Amino acid sequence: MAGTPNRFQLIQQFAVTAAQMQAIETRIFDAGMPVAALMEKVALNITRHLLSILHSEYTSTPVNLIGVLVGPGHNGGDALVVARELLYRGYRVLLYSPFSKHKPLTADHFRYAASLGIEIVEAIAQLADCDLIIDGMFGFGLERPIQGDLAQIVETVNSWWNKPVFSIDIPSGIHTDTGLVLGTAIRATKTFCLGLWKLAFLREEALPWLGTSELIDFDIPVTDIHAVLGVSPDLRRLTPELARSHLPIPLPQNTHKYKQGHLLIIAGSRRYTGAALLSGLGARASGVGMLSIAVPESIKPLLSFPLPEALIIGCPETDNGAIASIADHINLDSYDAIACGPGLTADNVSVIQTVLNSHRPLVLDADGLNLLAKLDPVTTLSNRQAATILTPHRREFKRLFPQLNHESHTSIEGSREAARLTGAVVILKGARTCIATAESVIINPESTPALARGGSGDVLTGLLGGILAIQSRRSQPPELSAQVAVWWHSLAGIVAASDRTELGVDAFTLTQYLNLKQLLSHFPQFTPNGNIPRYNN
Ligand SMILES: NC(=O)C1=CN([C@@H]2O[C@H](COP(=O)(O)OP(=O)(O)OC[C@H]3O[C@@H](n4cnc5c(N)ncnc54)[C@H](O)[C@@H]3O)[C@@H](O)[C@H]2O)[C@H](O)CC1
Ligand SMILES: [K+]
Repeated sequence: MAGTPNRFQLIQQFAVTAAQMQAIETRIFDAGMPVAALMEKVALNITRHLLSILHSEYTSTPVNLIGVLVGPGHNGGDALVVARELLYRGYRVLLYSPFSKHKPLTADHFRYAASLGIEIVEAIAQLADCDLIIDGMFGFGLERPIQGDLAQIVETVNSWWNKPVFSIDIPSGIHTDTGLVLGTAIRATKTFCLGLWKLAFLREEALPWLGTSELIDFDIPVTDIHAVLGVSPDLRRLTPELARSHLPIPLPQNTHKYKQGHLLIIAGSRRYTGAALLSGLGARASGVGMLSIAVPESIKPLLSFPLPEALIIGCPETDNGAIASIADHINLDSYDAIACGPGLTADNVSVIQTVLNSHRPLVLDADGLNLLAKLDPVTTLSNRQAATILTPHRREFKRLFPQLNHESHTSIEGSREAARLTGAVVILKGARTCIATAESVIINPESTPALARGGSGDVLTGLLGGILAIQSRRSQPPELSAQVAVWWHSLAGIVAASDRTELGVDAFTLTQYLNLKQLLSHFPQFTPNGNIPRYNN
């Protein structure tokens, strides 16, 4: 069926620690695959990928002289095989290894490279004229901070700011699991991650060192992956196939607007009218059947024109133009989902208490979260009888859960702990957004700094609320709606940034890129013949 993941798409959902990668590779070796054979296979795949990049992306700045950094372990071994293959294809190659001892297999490759006449230099400075550097110093075997002479070498390579550096498996110096810099690290232009994505690639702290990353498959049997990670790992990467599988299309032929979900957005204030409009536009894009928006009475007229299909409800307001109370005639339990918070202003806790007392799936964002933080989030949410989705960015997250560890590289663990404590779905937004439940975390590996602008969160809240309203009619778990919305929203940002640069994606423009048909057209696996597939439903 269109959209069913092939092997390469399937393995994209996994992310491993160094120990898990080691365990998977041990299974492969124990089953009989010689280490040398695997290294050869991996390095030949790297070479093929590298050559295709040189031929496609480095035509205007030709690469003829390639410097290869060789470490003491098998990362170095990979690099030596790549060096040999580049020599065979006519490149001039220089080898540099600051180590006198190497693992046996790496030492063999080093000896063979020398026997082929590949030049071995004695100092990193001798690579200064290279057109490209390949970083094979450390892979997932990095055990301790890089210091002393080794650190000097890394700093020298990083000082060649206009020279491309391609790292094998992971930039040397980056911790495979935490993504943190151990001492110092290579700032890679591109990283070829080997076999399975390492956890570091899901840590936003590592992004400045990873460069653009590509996964180099080397046919790890899925049975070995499942044997180490489990058949349903509790940490996965959000893939297009996963997100597509949760999209509520095609619709049933005999549906009607009431079956397509009714969302109530509670948002806006005289000070922040735009937030209510942006979340309304996000909800519109979701395909939700009915949309109601509760706003302070005085700003009601501002929303009716741009959102003619929405029912705009005026609420009593405070002197400074915030919602004083939910209008009496609003029955919160008559909606399929509620989204509360954008532009609300955090003056009036009673509004959030009324909303929390409802029995409907609820998205809390922005000032909805800041108001929740004034209550006891853990107790309040644990007692709530319906699904709750929180959408904090890091600062709101810290305000909500001061008891958790908030040092960098803890988003994955922190979001899962918050979900466990509250029973809510926690979307911890950032360059790598985490979608956590008490049982698992899905991380969105794709995003764009173009989304780091006021209002883009309001759009997500509306989009998410709409999907939640549609899917709650289908009894779909709320975390799946969260996955769809996060993927849809970030993809729209990525496409908008590619059309308009990263500076050109204001929140209103973002809403114009939420067209699902256009977004899905970027994935041939979903629309092989350009038509939306029709399934029996
Ligand atoms: N497992 C395999 O056969 C394959 C691995 N692949 C590649 O190999 C690396 C992992 O190899 P490994 O030898 O385990 O680790 P490294 O190459 O990263 O080298 C670590 C090596 O260096 C020593 N060391 C660690 N930290 C430091 C430090 N700060 N200063 C000095 N020395 C340090 C440590 O003792 C080790 O000896 C993997 O990333 C792949 O690139 C193949 O791709 C597949 C087969
Ligand atoms: K490396």
